[in-house]
Amino acid sequence: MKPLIVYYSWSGNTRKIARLIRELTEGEIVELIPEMPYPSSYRETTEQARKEIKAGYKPGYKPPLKTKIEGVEEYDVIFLGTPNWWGAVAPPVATFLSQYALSGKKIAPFITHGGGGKQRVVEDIKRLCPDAAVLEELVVYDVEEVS
Ligand SMILES: Cc1cc2nc3c(=O)[nH]c(=O)nc-3n(C[C@H](O)[C@H](O)[C@H](O)COP(=O)(O)O)c2cc1C
Repeated sequence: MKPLIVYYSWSGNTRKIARLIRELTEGEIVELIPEMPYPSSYRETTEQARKEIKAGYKPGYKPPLKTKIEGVEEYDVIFLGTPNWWGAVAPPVATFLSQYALSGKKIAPFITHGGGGKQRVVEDIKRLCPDAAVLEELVVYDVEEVS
């Protein structure tokens, strides 16, 4: 059974890793697109993300997704990609995790970051899908390792 590859990417690094995983696994790849895209300005995006993350991804702070994924229940393994935002999982990925039934699935996280490493990202993922088995993560530093 081929895996599902689900990711959010604001500036393209996580998308590159997602595409490499697709080449290696021949899985289905889906990019999470929020209904309201984040601003193109880095400063405004960091400000919006800070508020959402600080609020603990509560309703109203968890961006609704334009992306709808059919047949998630058919996959056993989901590669899940997120940038590190403020040490945490990116809010669109938090929306995905709380919107789909992921109980019993294997989640393989891949995380890109700007120097901070994975920080709290894996803990966030585990908290948001407590009934899934979260596998060992892949952590990629954007500047040196994404090319
Ligand atoms: C809103 C925002 C917050 C970020 N916070 C962090 C952080 O706390 N630690 C870190 O190492 N990198 C941080 N970064 C850098 C990104 O994690 C890094 O550039 C990542 O590779 C971007 O992935 P993307 O190109 O798929 O969006 C942040 C970037 C943005 C836009």
